[in-house]
Amino acid sequence: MDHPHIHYTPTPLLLDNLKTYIMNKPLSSFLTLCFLVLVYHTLISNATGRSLIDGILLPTQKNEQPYRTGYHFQPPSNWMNDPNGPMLYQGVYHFFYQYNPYAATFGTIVWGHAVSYDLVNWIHLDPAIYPTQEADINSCWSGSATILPGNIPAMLYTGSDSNSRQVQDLAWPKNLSDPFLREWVKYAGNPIITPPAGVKDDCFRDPSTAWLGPDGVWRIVVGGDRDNNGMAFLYQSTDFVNWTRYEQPLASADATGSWECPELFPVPLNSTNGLDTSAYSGNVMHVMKAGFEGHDWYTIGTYSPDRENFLPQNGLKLSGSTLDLRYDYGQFYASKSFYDDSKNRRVLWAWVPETDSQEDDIEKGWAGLQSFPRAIWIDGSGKQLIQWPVEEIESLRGNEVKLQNKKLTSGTVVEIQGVTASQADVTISFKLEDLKEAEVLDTSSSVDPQVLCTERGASSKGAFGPFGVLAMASKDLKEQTAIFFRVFQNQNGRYSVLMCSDLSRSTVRSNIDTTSFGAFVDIDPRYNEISLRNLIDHSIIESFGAGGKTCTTSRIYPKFLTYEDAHLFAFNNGTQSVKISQMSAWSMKNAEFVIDQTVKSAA
Ligand SMILES: OC[C@H]1O[C@@](CO)(OC[C@@]2(OC[C@@]3(O[C@H]4O[C@H](CO)[C@@H](O)[C@H](O)[C@H]4O)O[C@H](CO)[C@@H](O)[C@@H]3O)O[C@H](CO)[C@@H](O)[C@@H]2O)[C@@H](O)[C@@H]1O
Repeated sequence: MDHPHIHYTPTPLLLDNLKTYIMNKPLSSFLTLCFLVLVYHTLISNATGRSLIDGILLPTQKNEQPYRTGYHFQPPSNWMNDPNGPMLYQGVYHFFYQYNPYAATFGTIVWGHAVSYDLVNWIHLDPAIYPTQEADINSCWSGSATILPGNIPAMLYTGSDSNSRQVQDLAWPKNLSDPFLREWVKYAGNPIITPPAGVKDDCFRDPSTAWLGPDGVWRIVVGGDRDNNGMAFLYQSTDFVNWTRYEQPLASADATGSWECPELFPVPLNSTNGLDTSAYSGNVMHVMKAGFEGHDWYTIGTYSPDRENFLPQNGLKLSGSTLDLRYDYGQFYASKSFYDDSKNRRVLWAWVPETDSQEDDIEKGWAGLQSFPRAIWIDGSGKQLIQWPVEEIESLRGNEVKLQNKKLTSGTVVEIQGVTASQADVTISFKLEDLKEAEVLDTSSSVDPQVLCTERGASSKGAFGPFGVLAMASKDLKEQTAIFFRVFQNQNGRYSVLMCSDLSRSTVRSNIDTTSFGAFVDIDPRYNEISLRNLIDHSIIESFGAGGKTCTTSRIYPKFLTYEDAHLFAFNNGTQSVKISQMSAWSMKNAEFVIDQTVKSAA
């Protein structure tokens, strides 16, 4: 198969700033422009070996591409879905992803590949794994990396074979002394695992990172289902090539449909650190995660390699109906994590799909984003995970705008000026007092937070709340995405905090999915301030409530096209006053996305 053609597209923000500058100051801008062009040309040429002229001529700039991101990972063009095989090898982060190099729609999938030294700035390489064998001739679907003894990365992935059967395949790097691991070799005996009896050929995929038990046996889970009951099939191997299925799946749940991208990994208690997937000791819990019904679900429990079982804590069953733990309550799917031993942390990635139409995607020439990498650890309570953007993101922060002890009385909307509202990192904390006026919510029967957020959006006045931020808002507020909180008390006087992403007014365009998201945040508003962080990046907002206890990721497509027209506000639409105890907002610089000089397809 030929390598796909990759176009170089320069970062949109810089070019647009240049344009505006020239228009406003035509005379004095000439010399500045020459200087900037020279600097930019030198930088880009050095980084990519390609000329800026190529970039200027490409018809992909801002007004035509208002939804491309500044610092969220995306390939230069075409379709991207799941993250695959993230890992650190010889000081280089590797990121692979499901990629259709020929169209902005799902199709024959290859493994796109990019590398980074900091998880922020990326070098695009040629696709690493693409259909060549009968065992993957229809597509190379999702899979995971395992670093074998001797520091040898091995990649397990799903091949869609010549009969569209889902089988598991093995590949490894051709040249271990190349830190970029540009070339990959497949095991000639692929497939190494085929669907078990009773499992449909198209319901068996996505091998996990392997873990090594104390008995020296490797284990993986593979997603699938039997009779629509989702499960994580467990396989064992002593040589990484020959795999035997263990009789019992490691986890399962009724009527969920096929499980996708299952993962099992350890988390140390009372620590923000991560652990290698094979780590196993007394002070460790395990996370079992699977994708189904369009969401990534997880539960925390105890894994025993001796008994070869996983027991969810509190006896909860892993199922969409009985367990409401989700990584993210918005657009966030097919996630994959890896252990970063350079910083002793576990890092999580996920596919953030488009919510516009397929026609829009074809017109844009691309579809799919990745969440910004998140560090992930277990909360002090042991009941849930915490997620937080990796600290390296702070290298992109520009000027900081601060606000302290600002009272927001009922109906206040205050603009946060001085930041690039379309590309920002905003943290804000709210302090509430005298909560006895909080709205009463009957919790005697179960309450669906997403329904609550839909029924009581940002314009629905409560007592304490809605209060929060209006992001990617037009000046006249006709377009706005509200990320907000609302505090309730129940019939027994217990308080609960609801976090919502209200997308109902995120765009005046039609054919966009503007479903709102929401979830409860496990904090007591009597004793805790309520914090919110938003990573805003053109068409994506990643929201982290209460330091990463509750997360919602939204895709937004406002119609206003000039991103200098984007505005950011804090608001309080409750009858009760709230206080912003602290707010910091930063304009975010563009991350660097360059194409490696060796990429054959761009030559
Ligand atoms: O790339 C294959 C790998 O991706 C996974 C997990 O994302 O399987 C995705 C799957 O379908 C992709 C497809 O959309 C459908 O599934 C999505 C997520 O599961 C849903 O969000 C979407 O609503 C579904 O339509 O994406 C295309 C457009 O959205 C659509 O044409 C696809 O069906 O790929 C498999 C083959 O299509 C299908 O069985 C999966 O659901 C992972 O499991 C794969 O390894």
